[in-house]
Amino acid sequence: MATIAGQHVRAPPLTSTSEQPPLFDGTTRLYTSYSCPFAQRVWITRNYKGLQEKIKLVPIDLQNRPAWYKEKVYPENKVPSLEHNGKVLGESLDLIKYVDANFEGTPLLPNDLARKEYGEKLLSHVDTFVKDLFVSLKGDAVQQSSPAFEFLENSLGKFDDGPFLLGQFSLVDIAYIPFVERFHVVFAEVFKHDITEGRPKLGTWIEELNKIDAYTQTRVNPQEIVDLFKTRFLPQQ
Ligand SMILES: N[C@@H](CCC(=O)N[C@@H](CS)C(=O)NCC(=O)O)C(=O)O
Repeated sequence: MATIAGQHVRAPPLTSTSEQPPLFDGTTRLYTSYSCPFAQRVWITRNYKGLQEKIKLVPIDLQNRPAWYKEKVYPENKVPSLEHNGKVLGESLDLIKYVDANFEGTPLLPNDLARKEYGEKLLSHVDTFVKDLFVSLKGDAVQQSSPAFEFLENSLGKFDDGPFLLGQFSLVDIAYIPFVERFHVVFAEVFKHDITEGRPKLGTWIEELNKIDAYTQTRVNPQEIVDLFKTRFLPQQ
């Protein structure tokens, strides 16, 4: 995609009136939404592995979805989905592993057993982590979200040869960051609370992730995050 002053121009999302791109013509396609944290995981993975030319982004407007998406592409009617080798696959955690295992580029899971096992443990916890954060919004959010962020702070202390969850950058960071990005913004803006306060490792983790283009190119406009949370998850605010 063309670049203007270092900013990647995002293709406009396909809507209910857009034509369906050809299916199974040999092109690998990532059906996505720019604001979806699940889809963002696969987008970061694709970027980090340098697969911009190999995996084409197909952004979908989820508010005005093309009917062909559910009918012809992905009956689950969710994003992300990946069209590859005559199949359409879904589920972001499966997809990031799939892209890592089936495409070229820097491997995003470590080789050594201790890190691998710890990585699996963190990946199997991420759904609970995300759920706990959303549930916290229904009560005293700062207090109720604290155990989840403490969990992350403690996890970041496990390997000290790098600032990431398994030391070096991996799929595990990719699984967590889209959600931490959103809650970091919302807590600062809505609750005037910095989730990194008293959590130095979490602060450094976010800072280091923000040095990785593959991630920063996928970030959502903070105002958009706040607006979305206010209408969808914080109607009382
Ligand atoms: N478990 C799925 C969740 C995907 C998901 O919920 N995507 C949302 C957008 S963020 C979606 O497509 N929602 C549309 C719908 O549910 O109709 C994954 O990890 O990929």
